[in-house]
Amino acid sequence: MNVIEVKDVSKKYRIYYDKGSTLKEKILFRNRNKYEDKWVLKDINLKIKKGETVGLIGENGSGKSTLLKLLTRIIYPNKGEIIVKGKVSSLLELGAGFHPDMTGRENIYTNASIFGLTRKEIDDRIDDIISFSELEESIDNPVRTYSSGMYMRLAFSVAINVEADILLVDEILAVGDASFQAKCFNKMQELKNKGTTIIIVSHDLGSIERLCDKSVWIDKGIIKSIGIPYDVDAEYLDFMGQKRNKKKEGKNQGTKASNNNDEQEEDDQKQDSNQQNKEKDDRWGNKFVEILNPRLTNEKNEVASIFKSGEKVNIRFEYIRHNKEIQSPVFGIGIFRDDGLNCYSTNTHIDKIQNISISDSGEVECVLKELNLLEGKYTLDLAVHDEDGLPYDYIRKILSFEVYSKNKDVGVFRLKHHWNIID
Ligand SMILES: Nc1ncnc2c1ncn2[C@@H]1O[C@H](COP(=O)(O)OP(=O)(O)OP(=O)(O)O)[C@@H](O)[C@H]1O
Repeated sequence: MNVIEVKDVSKKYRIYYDKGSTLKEKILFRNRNKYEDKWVLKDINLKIKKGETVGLIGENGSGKSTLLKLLTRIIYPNKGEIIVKGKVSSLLELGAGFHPDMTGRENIYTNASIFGLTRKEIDDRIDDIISFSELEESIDNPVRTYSSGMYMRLAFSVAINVEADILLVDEILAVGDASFQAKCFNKMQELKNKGTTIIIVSHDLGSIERLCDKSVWIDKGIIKSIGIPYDVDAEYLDFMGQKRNKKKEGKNQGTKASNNNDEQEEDDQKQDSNQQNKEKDDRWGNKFVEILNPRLTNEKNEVASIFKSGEKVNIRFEYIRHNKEIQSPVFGIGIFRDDGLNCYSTNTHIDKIQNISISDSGEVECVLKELNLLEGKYTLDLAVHDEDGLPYDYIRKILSFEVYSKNKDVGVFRLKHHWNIID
Protein backbone atom coordinates (compact mmCIF):
# COMPACT_ATOMS: atom_id res chain seq x y z
CA MET A 1 0.00 0.00 0.00
CA ASN A 2 1.30 3.44 -0.93
CA VAL A 3 1.31 5.80 2.04
CA ILE A 4 2.78 8.68 0.05
CA GLU A 5 1.92 9.63 -3.50
CA VAL A 6 3.43 12.67 -5.13
CA LYS A 7 1.75 13.33 -8.47
CA ASP A 8 3.21 15.78 -11.01
CA VAL A 9 4.23 18.13 -8.26
CA SER A 10 5.97 21.42 -9.02
CA LYS A 11 6.93 24.07 -6.52
CA LYS A 12 8.16 27.59 -7.09
CA TYR A 13 9.48 30.21 -4.74
CA ARG A 14 8.92 33.85 -5.45
CA ILE A 15 12.09 35.83 -4.97
CA TYR A 16 11.58 39.55 -4.40
CA TYR A 17 14.25 41.96 -5.56
CA ASP A 18 15.30 45.05 -3.72
CA LYS A 19 14.75 48.21 -5.73
CA GLY A 20 17.58 49.91 -3.91
CA SER A 21 17.69 51.93 -0.76
CA THR A 22 18.60 55.41 -1.98
CA LEU A 23 16.17 57.70 -3.81
CA LYS A 24 18.43 57.57 -6.88
CA GLU A 25 18.39 53.76 -6.93
CA LYS A 26 14.64 53.69 -6.39
CA ILE A 27 14.12 55.99 -9.40
CA LEU A 28 16.68 54.19 -11.55
CA PHE A 29 15.27 50.76 -10.77
CA ARG A 30 11.57 51.71 -10.71
CA ASN A 31 10.84 49.55 -13.74
CA ARG A 32 12.73 46.59 -12.46
CA ASN A 33 10.51 43.53 -11.96
CA LYS A 34 9.73 43.19 -8.30
CA TYR A 35 10.11 39.44 -8.19
CA GLU A 36 11.16 36.40 -10.07
CA ASP A 37 9.61 32.95 -9.85
CA LYS A 38 12.08 30.18 -9.31
CA TRP A 39 10.86 26.63 -9.90
CA VAL A 40 12.70 24.43 -7.42
CA LEU A 41 10.75 21.21 -8.05
CA LYS A 42 9.47 20.24 -11.48
CA ASP A 43 6.90 17.50 -12.19
CA ILE A 44 7.92 15.22 -9.36
CA ASN A 45 6.29 11.80 -9.27
CA LEU A 46 7.01 9.48 -6.38
CA LYS A 47 5.27 6.61 -4.66
CA ILE A 48 6.36 5.34 -1.27
CA LYS A 49 4.98 2.14 0.22
CA LYS A 50 4.14 1.56 3.86
CA GLY A 51 7.24 0.60 5.82
CA GLU A 52 9.69 1.73 3.13
CA THR A 53 12.76 3.72 4.11
CA VAL A 54 13.71 6.19 1.43
CA GLY A 55 16.81 8.37 1.20
CA LEU A 56 16.71 11.66 -0.70
CA ILE A 57 20.10 12.57 -2.09
CA GLY A 58 21.39 15.36 -4.30
CA GLU A 59 23.51 18.47 -4.42
CA ASN A 60 22.94 21.48 -2.19
CA GLY A 61 19.93 23.41 -3.37
CA SER A 62 18.53 20.58 -5.52
CA GLY A 63 15.14 20.61 -3.77
CA LYS A 64 15.33 17.78 -1.21
CA SER A 65 14.24 19.84 1.80
CA THR A 66 11.51 21.49 -0.25
CA LEU A 67 10.11 18.05 -1.05
CA LEU A 68 10.16 17.08 2.64
CA LYS A 69 8.43 20.33 3.58
CA LEU A 70 5.74 19.63 0.99
CA LEU A 71 5.19 16.17 2.51
CA THR A 72 4.89 17.74 5.97
CA ARG A 73 2.48 20.34 4.58
CA ILE A 74 4.50 23.24 5.90
CA ILE A 75 4.30 24.49 2.31
CA TYR A 76 2.05 23.55 -0.62
CA PRO A 77 2.76 22.72 -4.27
CA ASN A 78 1.95 25.17 -7.06
CA LYS A 79 1.04 22.27 -9.31
CA GLY A 80 0.18 18.64 -8.76
CA GLU A 81 -1.10 16.69 -5.79
CA ILE A 82 0.36 15.06 -2.70
CA ILE A 83 -1.41 12.27 -0.83
CA VAL A 84 -0.04 11.31 2.58
CA LYS A 85 -1.79 8.58 4.57
CA GLY A 86 -1.07 8.32 8.30
CA LYS A 87 0.33 10.36 11.13
CA VAL A 88 3.45 12.29 10.18
CA SER A 89 6.27 13.23 12.49
CA SER A 90 9.02 15.41 11.15
CA LEU A 91 12.38 16.71 12.04
CA LEU A 92 13.12 19.40 9.53
CA GLU A 93 14.66 22.68 10.53
CA LEU A 94 16.63 22.39 13.69
CA GLY A 95 14.48 23.30 16.68
CA ALA A 96 11.70 24.72 14.51
CA GLY A 97 8.62 24.71 16.69
CA PHE A 98 10.53 25.24 19.92
CA HIS A 99 9.85 28.35 21.93
CA PRO A 100 13.17 29.82 23.09
CA ASP A 101 11.86 31.12 26.42
CA MET A 102 10.17 27.88 27.41
CA THR A 103 12.10 25.13 29.13
CA GLY A 104 13.05 21.89 27.42
CA ARG A 105 10.31 20.11 29.38
CA GLU A 106 7.63 22.68 28.41
CA ASN A 107 8.71 22.48 24.79
CA ILE A 108 8.33 18.70 24.84
CA TYR A 109 4.69 19.16 25.84
CA THR A 110 3.90 21.78 23.17
CA ASN A 111 5.91 20.03 20.47
CA ALA A 112 4.46 16.58 21.13
CA SER A 113 0.93 18.01 21.24
CA ILE A 114 1.50 19.48 17.74
CA PHE A 115 2.19 15.90 16.64
CA GLY A 116 -1.19 14.95 18.10
CA LEU A 117 -0.36 13.48 21.51
CA THR A 118 -2.68 14.12 24.47
CA ARG A 119 -1.33 15.43 27.77
CA LYS A 120 -1.76 11.95 29.31
CA GLU A 121 0.17 10.34 26.44
CA ILE A 122 2.96 12.86 26.86
CA ASP A 123 3.01 12.29 30.65
CA ASP A 124 3.51 8.57 29.97
CA ARG A 125 6.41 9.21 27.61
CA ILE A 126 8.16 12.22 29.03
CA ASP A 127 10.73 10.19 30.95
CA ASP A 128 11.64 8.23 27.82
CA ILE A 129 11.92 11.43 25.78
CA ILE A 130 14.17 13.13 28.35
CA SER A 131 16.25 10.04 28.86
CA PHE A 132 16.79 9.56 25.11
CA SER A 133 17.83 13.21 24.78
CA GLU A 134 20.34 12.82 27.64
CA LEU A 135 19.36 16.34 28.69
CA GLU A 136 18.27 15.49 32.25
CA GLU A 137 20.41 18.24 33.73
CA SER A 138 19.21 21.05 31.53
CA ILE A 139 15.66 19.98 30.78
CA ASP A 140 14.24 22.68 33.08
CA ASN A 141 16.32 25.49 31.54
CA PRO A 142 14.97 27.67 28.71
CA VAL A 143 15.94 26.21 25.34
CA ARG A 144 17.52 29.52 24.25
CA THR A 145 20.39 28.48 26.52
CA TYR A 146 20.84 25.20 24.58
CA SER A 147 23.57 24.54 22.05
CA SER A 148 22.55 23.47 18.54
CA GLY A 149 23.46 19.88 19.45
CA MET A 150 21.17 20.04 22.49
CA TYR A 151 18.33 21.46 20.35
CA MET A 152 18.77 18.59 17.98
CA ARG A 153 18.74 15.99 20.74
CA LEU A 154 15.51 17.36 22.12
CA ALA A 155 13.86 17.67 18.70
CA PHE A 156 14.87 14.14 17.69
CA SER A 157 13.73 12.65 20.99
CA VAL A 158 10.28 14.14 20.58
CA ALA A 159 10.01 13.27 16.88
CA ILE A 160 10.76 9.59 17.41
CA ASN A 161 8.62 9.17 20.50
CA VAL A 162 5.31 10.32 19.06
CA GLU A 163 4.73 6.99 17.32
CA ALA A 164 4.04 8.37 13.90
CA ASP A 165 3.36 6.24 10.82
CA ILE A 166 5.69 8.37 8.72
CA LEU A 167 8.91 9.97 9.93
CA LEU A 168 10.50 12.72 7.82
CA VAL A 169 14.05 13.60 8.75
CA ASP A 170 16.28 16.28 7.25
CA GLU A 171 20.04 15.86 7.71
CA ILE A 172 19.74 14.72 11.32
CA LEU A 173 22.82 12.58 11.15
CA ALA A 174 25.01 15.60 10.42
CA VAL A 175 24.37 17.23 13.79
CA GLY A 176 25.33 16.10 17.25
CA ASP A 177 28.28 14.10 18.44
CA ALA A 178 29.26 10.72 17.08
CA SER A 179 27.71 8.70 19.89
CA PHE A 180 24.37 10.50 19.63
CA GLN A 181 24.41 10.13 15.86
CA ALA A 182 24.90 6.39 16.34
CA LYS A 183 22.03 6.30 18.83
CA CYS A 184 19.74 8.15 16.37
CA PHE A 185 20.74 5.78 13.63
CA ASN A 186 19.93 2.73 15.78
CA LYS A 187 16.62 4.26 16.80
CA MET A 188 15.67 4.81 13.17
CA GLN A 189 16.62 1.22 12.43
CA GLU A 190 14.33 0.16 15.29
CA LEU A 191 11.45 2.29 13.94
CA LYS A 192 12.05 0.86 10.48
CA ASN A 193 11.81 -2.67 11.88
CA LYS A 194 8.53 -1.73 13.55
CA GLY A 195 7.16 -0.71 10.14
CA THR A 196 7.44 3.08 10.29
CA THR A 197 7.83 4.67 6.86
CA ILE A 198 10.93 6.86 6.95
CA ILE A 199 12.10 9.48 4.49
CA ILE A 200 15.49 10.89 5.20
CA VAL A 201 17.50 13.62 3.51
CA SER A 202 21.21 13.10 3.92
CA HIS A 203 24.55 13.76 2.31
CA ASP A 204 25.93 10.74 4.18
CA LEU A 205 25.52 8.09 1.48
CA GLY A 206 26.92 5.37 3.74
CA SER A 207 24.07 5.87 6.23
CA ILE A 208 21.52 5.96 3.42
CA GLU A 209 22.84 2.66 2.11
CA ARG A 210 22.70 1.04 5.54
CA LEU A 211 19.24 2.32 6.41
CA CYS A 212 17.28 2.77 3.21
CA ASP A 213 15.53 0.43 0.80
CA LYS A 214 15.46 3.06 -1.91
CA SER A 215 17.38 6.18 -2.91
CA VAL A 216 15.88 9.07 -4.80
CA TRP A 217 18.40 11.37 -6.46
CA ILE A 218 17.07 14.87 -7.03
CA ASP A 219 19.00 17.15 -9.34
CA LYS A 220 17.94 20.74 -10.03
CA GLY A 221 14.37 20.01 -9.03
CA ILE A 222 13.82 16.84 -11.03
CA ILE A 223 14.16 13.19 -10.09
CA LYS A 224 17.24 11.99 -11.87
CA SER A 225 17.18 8.41 -10.60
CA ILE A 226 15.29 6.10 -8.23
CA GLY A 227 16.40 2.64 -7.16
CA ILE A 228 18.50 0.54 -4.83
CA PRO A 229 20.73 2.93 -2.80
CA TYR A 230 23.92 1.14 -3.85
CA ASP A 231 23.21 1.80 -7.55
CA VAL A 232 21.71 5.27 -7.30
CA ASP A 233 24.43 6.50 -4.94
CA ALA A 234 27.07 5.26 -7.38
CA GLU A 235 25.38 7.11 -10.26
CA TYR A 236 25.23 10.27 -8.15
CA LEU A 237 28.89 10.00 -7.10
CA ASP A 238 29.94 9.49 -10.72
CA PHE A 239 27.98 12.54 -11.77
CA MET A 240 29.46 14.67 -8.99
CA GLY A 241 33.00 13.46 -9.72
CA GLN A 242 32.65 14.33 -13.40
CA LYS A 243 31.16 17.70 -12.55
CA ARG A 244 34.04 18.56 -10.24
CA ASN A 245 36.54 17.49 -12.89
CA LYS A 246 34.85 19.74 -15.46
CA LYS A 247 34.84 22.65 -13.02
CA LYS A 248 38.53 22.22 -12.38
CA GLU A 249 39.25 22.03 -16.10
CA GLY A 250 37.23 25.21 -16.68
CA LYS A 251 39.15 26.99 -13.94
CA ASN A 252 42.48 26.00 -15.46
CA GLN A 253 41.39 27.18 -18.91
CA GLY A 254 40.13 30.43 -17.37
CA THR A 255 43.50 31.07 -15.78
CA LYS A 256 45.32 30.48 -19.06
CA ALA A 257 42.90 32.65 -21.04
CA SER A 258 43.22 35.74 -18.84
CA ASN A 259 46.91 36.02 -19.28
CA ASN A 260 47.17 39.69 -20.07
CA ASN A 261 46.41 41.69 -17.00
CA ASP A 262 48.83 42.80 -14.31
CA GLU A 263 47.27 40.73 -11.57
CA GLN A 264 47.68 37.66 -13.70
CA GLU A 265 51.32 38.51 -14.37
CA GLU A 266 51.91 38.93 -10.66
CA ASP A 267 50.24 35.58 -10.04
CA ASP A 268 52.34 34.01 -12.79
CA GLN A 269 55.49 35.41 -11.25
CA LYS A 270 54.51 34.06 -7.86
CA GLN A 271 53.82 30.75 -9.48
CA ASP A 272 57.19 30.89 -11.27
CA SER A 273 59.05 31.55 -8.04
CA ASN A 274 57.03 28.81 -6.32
CA GLN A 275 57.90 26.60 -9.23
CA GLN A 276 61.59 27.42 -8.84
CA ASN A 277 61.45 26.63 -5.12
CA LYS A 278 59.54 23.50 -5.92
CA GLU A 279 62.20 22.59 -8.48
CA LYS A 280 64.85 22.93 -5.79
CA ASP A 281 63.00 20.91 -3.16
CA ASP A 282 60.93 18.54 -5.20
CA ARG A 283 62.85 17.97 -8.41
CA TRP A 284 66.34 16.71 -8.87
CA GLY A 285 68.48 14.75 -11.34
CA ASN A 286 70.95 15.43 -14.16
CA LYS A 287 68.18 15.72 -16.80
CA PHE A 288 69.87 13.28 -19.18
CA VAL A 289 66.28 12.28 -19.71
CA GLU A 290 63.62 14.84 -18.80
CA ILE A 291 59.99 14.26 -17.88
CA LEU A 292 57.38 16.55 -19.43
CA ASN A 293 53.63 17.04 -19.60
CA PRO A 294 52.49 14.58 -16.91
CA ARG A 295 48.77 13.90 -16.72
CA LEU A 296 46.24 11.45 -15.38
CA THR A 297 43.41 10.26 -17.56
CA ASN A 298 40.23 8.48 -16.59
CA GLU A 299 38.22 5.62 -18.05
CA LYS A 300 36.96 7.91 -20.82
CA ASN A 301 40.49 8.95 -21.68
CA GLU A 302 39.87 12.46 -20.38
CA VAL A 303 42.48 14.32 -18.34
CA ALA A 304 41.15 14.33 -14.78
CA SER A 305 42.15 14.87 -11.18
CA ILE A 306 39.18 13.30 -9.42
CA PHE A 307 38.57 9.60 -9.71
CA LYS A 308 36.15 7.03 -8.41
CA SER A 309 37.78 4.34 -6.32
CA GLY A 310 38.23 1.29 -8.53
CA GLU A 311 38.26 3.30 -11.76
CA LYS A 312 40.84 2.68 -14.47
CA VAL A 313 43.47 5.43 -14.42
CA ASN A 314 46.32 6.04 -16.83
CA ILE A 315 49.43 7.87 -15.71
CA ARG A 316 50.97 9.48 -18.79
CA PHE A 317 53.98 11.64 -19.43
CA GLU A 318 56.38 12.53 -22.19
CA TYR A 319 60.14 12.41 -22.10
CA ILE A 320 62.98 14.12 -23.95
CA ARG A 321 66.41 12.54 -24.10
CA HIS A 322 69.18 15.12 -23.76
CA ASN A 323 72.00 12.58 -23.60
CA LYS A 324 72.02 10.14 -26.50
CA GLU A 325 74.04 7.61 -24.53
CA ILE A 326 71.04 6.78 -22.43
CA GLN A 327 69.39 3.79 -24.07
CA SER A 328 67.25 2.02 -21.52
CA PRO A 329 66.33 4.07 -18.47
CA VAL A 330 64.01 3.01 -15.68
CA PHE A 331 60.68 4.85 -15.39
CA GLY A 332 58.93 4.93 -12.03
CA ILE A 333 55.79 6.15 -10.29
CA GLY A 334 54.96 6.73 -6.62
CA ILE A 335 51.58 7.46 -5.09
CA PHE A 336 51.46 9.23 -1.74
CA ARG A 337 48.52 10.04 0.52
CA ASP A 338 48.30 13.69 1.67
CA ASP A 339 49.69 12.73 5.09
CA GLY A 340 52.86 11.53 3.33
CA LEU A 341 52.14 7.78 3.44
CA ASN A 342 53.62 5.99 0.45
CA CYS A 343 50.64 4.00 -0.80
CA TYR A 344 52.30 2.41 -3.79
CA SER A 345 55.47 2.76 -5.80
CA THR A 346 56.89 0.76 -8.64
CA ASN A 347 59.11 1.12 -11.67
CA THR A 348 59.81 -0.63 -14.95
CA HIS A 349 62.78 -2.44 -13.39
CA ILE A 350 60.75 -3.84 -10.45
CA ASP A 351 58.07 -4.82 -12.97
CA LYS A 352 60.74 -6.64 -15.00
CA ILE A 353 60.07 -4.70 -18.22
CA GLN A 354 63.03 -5.80 -20.30
CA ASN A 355 64.62 -4.20 -23.33
CA ILE A 356 63.39 -0.66 -22.96
CA SER A 357 64.84 1.33 -25.78
CA ILE A 358 64.02 5.02 -25.93
CA SER A 359 64.29 7.56 -28.75
CA ASP A 360 65.03 11.27 -28.44
CA SER A 361 61.49 11.86 -27.31
CA GLY A 362 58.47 9.77 -26.61
CA GLU A 363 55.64 9.00 -24.27
CA VAL A 364 55.25 6.67 -21.29
CA GLU A 365 52.01 5.31 -19.93
CA CYS A 366 51.42 3.35 -16.75
CA VAL A 367 47.94 1.85 -16.78
CA LEU A 368 46.35 1.28 -13.37
CA LYS A 369 43.57 -1.10 -14.22
CA GLU A 370 41.77 -0.45 -10.93
CA LEU A 371 42.69 2.47 -8.72
CA ASN A 372 41.51 0.80 -5.55
CA LEU A 373 42.66 3.55 -3.20
CA LEU A 374 40.24 4.61 -0.49
CA GLU A 375 38.66 8.06 -0.49
CA GLY A 376 41.22 10.82 0.05
CA LYS A 377 43.75 13.19 -1.43
CA TYR A 378 46.91 11.92 -3.07
CA THR A 379 49.99 13.11 -4.92
CA LEU A 380 52.03 11.47 -7.63
CA ASP A 381 55.82 11.27 -7.98
CA LEU A 382 57.41 10.47 -11.34
CA ALA A 383 60.97 9.44 -11.94
CA VAL A 384 63.37 8.37 -14.62
CA HIS A 385 66.75 7.05 -13.51
CA ASP A 386 69.39 4.48 -14.37
CA GLU A 387 69.34 0.89 -13.17
CA ASP A 388 71.35 1.78 -10.07
CA GLY A 389 68.94 4.52 -9.13
CA LEU A 390 71.02 7.50 -10.36
CA PRO A 391 68.29 10.07 -11.06
CA TYR A 392 67.95 11.67 -14.48
CA ASP A 393 64.76 13.42 -13.47
CA TYR A 394 62.91 12.85 -10.21
CA ILE A 395 59.84 14.96 -9.51
CA ARG A 396 57.97 14.78 -6.23
CA LYS A 397 54.28 15.73 -5.96
CA ILE A 398 54.09 16.51 -9.65
CA LEU A 399 50.33 15.97 -9.69
CA SER A 400 47.64 15.95 -7.03
CA PHE A 401 44.45 14.00 -7.33
CA GLU A 402 41.43 13.00 -5.28
CA VAL A 403 39.68 9.69 -4.97
CA TYR A 404 36.05 9.44 -3.94
CA SER A 405 34.24 6.34 -2.87
CA LYS A 406 30.95 5.32 -1.44
CA ASN A 407 32.58 2.53 0.50
CA LYS A 408 33.47 3.49 4.00
CA ASP A 409 36.13 0.87 4.64
CA VAL A 410 39.23 2.04 6.45
CA GLY A 411 42.91 1.91 5.54
CA VAL A 412 44.77 2.66 2.32
CA PHE A 413 43.54 0.26 -0.33
CA ARG A 414 40.36 -1.63 -0.91
CA LEU A 415 41.46 -5.21 -1.11
CA LYS A 416 39.19 -7.41 -3.18
CA HIS A 417 37.44 -9.70 -0.74
CA HIS A 418 34.31 -11.57 0.16
CA TRP A 419 33.04 -13.10 3.37
CA ASN A 420 32.03 -16.67 4.16
CA ILE A 421 30.31 -17.28 7.46
CA ILE A 422 30.66 -20.95 8.31
CA ASP A 423 28.64 -22.69 11.06
N1 LIG B 1 11.79 30.13 1.24
C1 LIG B 1 12.49 30.15 0.11
N2 LIG B 1 12.44 31.22 -0.71
C2 LIG B 1 13.13 31.24 -1.88
N3 LIG B 1 13.93 30.23 -2.30
C3 LIG B 1 14.03 29.15 -1.52
C4 LIG B 1 13.32 29.04 -0.27
N4 LIG B 1 13.62 27.84 0.29
C5 LIG B 1 14.47 27.24 -0.57
N5 LIG B 1 14.70 28.01 -1.64
C6 LIG B 1 15.55 27.67 -2.81
O1 LIG B 1 15.04 26.46 -3.36
C7 LIG B 1 16.11 25.64 -3.83
C8 LIG B 1 15.98 24.25 -3.20
O2 LIG B 1 16.23 24.36 -1.80
P1 LIG B 1 16.21 23.11 -0.83
O3 LIG B 1 16.43 23.63 0.54
O4 LIG B 1 14.98 22.32 -1.08
O5 LIG B 1 17.47 22.30 -1.34
P2 LIG B 1 18.20 21.03 -0.69
O6 LIG B 1 18.33 20.03 -1.78
O7 LIG B 1 17.49 20.60 0.53
O8 LIG B 1 19.63 21.63 -0.34
P3 LIG B 1 20.65 21.28 0.87
O9 LIG B 1 21.31 19.98 0.53
O10 LIG B 1 21.60 22.43 0.78
O11 LIG B 1 19.86 21.27 2.13
C9 LIG B 1 17.38 26.37 -3.48
O12 LIG B 1 17.83 27.05 -4.61
C10 LIG B 1 16.97 27.36 -2.41
O13 LIG B 1 17.75 28.51 -2.47
